[in-house]
Amino acid sequence: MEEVIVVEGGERLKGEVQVSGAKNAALPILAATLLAEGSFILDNIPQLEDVRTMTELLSTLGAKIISRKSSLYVDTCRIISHEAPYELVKRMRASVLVLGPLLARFRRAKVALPGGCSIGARPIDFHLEGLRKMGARLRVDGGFVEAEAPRGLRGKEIVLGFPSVTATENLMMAATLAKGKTVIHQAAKEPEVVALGHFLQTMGAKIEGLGTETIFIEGLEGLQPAGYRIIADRIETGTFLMAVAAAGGEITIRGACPEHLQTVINTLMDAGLEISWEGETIYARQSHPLRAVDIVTAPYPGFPTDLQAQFMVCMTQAKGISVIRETIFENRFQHALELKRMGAEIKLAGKQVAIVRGGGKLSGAKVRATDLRAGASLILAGLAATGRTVVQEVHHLDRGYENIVEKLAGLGANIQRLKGDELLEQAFSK
Ligand SMILES: CC(=O)N[C@H]1[C@@H](OP(=O)(O)OP(=O)(O)OC[C@H]2O[C@@H](n3ccc(=O)[nH]c3=O)[C@H](O)[C@@H]2O)O[C@H](CO)[C@@H](O)[C@@H]1O
Ligand SMILES: C=C(OP(=O)(O)O)C(=O)O
Repeated sequence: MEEVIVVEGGERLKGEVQVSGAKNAALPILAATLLAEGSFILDNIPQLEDVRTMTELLSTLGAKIISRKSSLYVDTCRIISHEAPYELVKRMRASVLVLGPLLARFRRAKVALPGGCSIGARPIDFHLEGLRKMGARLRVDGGFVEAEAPRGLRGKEIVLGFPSVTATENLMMAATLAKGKTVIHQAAKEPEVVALGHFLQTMGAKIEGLGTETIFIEGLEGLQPAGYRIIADRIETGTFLMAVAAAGGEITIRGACPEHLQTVINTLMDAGLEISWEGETIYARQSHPLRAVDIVTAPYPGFPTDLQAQFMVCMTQAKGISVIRETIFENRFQHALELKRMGAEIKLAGKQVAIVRGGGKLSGAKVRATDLRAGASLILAGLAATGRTVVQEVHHLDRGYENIVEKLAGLGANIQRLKGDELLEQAFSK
């Protein structure tokens, strides 16, 4: 039976919440364990569906994995397969991150092509062009990309057409075991790319330029297993900041990395959220009405596309008109249509611009999560709305938010997860 998240709006948030490890750092780092033979211990791993899919994929390839609370022990001594099956890739696009490591270490890989997804077409041409440039022979057949490099990969100069996060990660991993030097121009600068680079460095990789647009990698004969603690999830942190901005109240966020959120924090402060931070703790208070602020999503350090939907909800609560421009994905406004069903005044001007007239009241409704962050935005809208919001298709949220219902309930939100039939029972018992 379908599960739903039910939010009774109108509660201000109050209390403390702990941020989990970053999904988008954990996934490439798990893939990178394929680059060396031996045992790895990874800490602060978030318990998410995407992490389970990646560990299932590594197990399919032959890795042994033991999970203990937020730590994962990964043993890559007996990798027996080099194929990422469609069943796993279709569940999670980031499965494509095993392509670079498998090809670099085993000189061959067969990975199902991810295809499009609800937020955009999302091709992987930069990944493939880069690997081809490094000497891989690639063939697309039957929905799979089959890659081989019988004499190993060779270091090259690669210019990405866009600072793609996972293309930078795939190529950086591949380059650590290539012969000679690789230079990645127009590389992604996201903190999760830097975290992967740091993990590779602890494995012995020679990498310079992390966090800049040019990354230099000197290939080595081999790497060693290592331990690593996953960085805080900046998107989860930003989601809590936006929850308090939308619903009002005062919260303390622990275990965060405020340095990774400077653009988001500045934008929210411009909108009137009071924010301060010290070490890994962020304090946020919403006591006055929000002001409308315009945003343009952009690669790091710009405003992250993964927080655009949540920010749109804040702007429905702000005084004035906000223009939201999405530049990363061509179809990432599906939440706007659901928010309109809750009474939000949003006009879409083409596929990449949304104009939000704030200040009106949202009213609870039955809505549908179309992707992970759209799902988060609907929960936030439910917190700010009057009455009951029922969010459907919550499996999207399970991909990337650890215990979001429990965490928001801990902040005083009236929120619960129910099976569809429990909801029906409740409705009739009223
Ligand atoms: C697992 C992970 O880390 N996911 C993140 C990663 O996704 P992901 O790495 O898939 O996103 P990219 O940075 O690659 O995508 C950015 C843009 O480049 C385009 N593109 C990308 C690769 C390519 O070969 N060809 C191409 O045209 C995409 O279609 C998109 O329009 O970065 C996105 C942008 O910050 C985030 O929203 C995702 O949460
Ligand atoms: C788009 C996202 O993830 P993915 O790249 O895994 O689809 C996201 O985390 O918002």
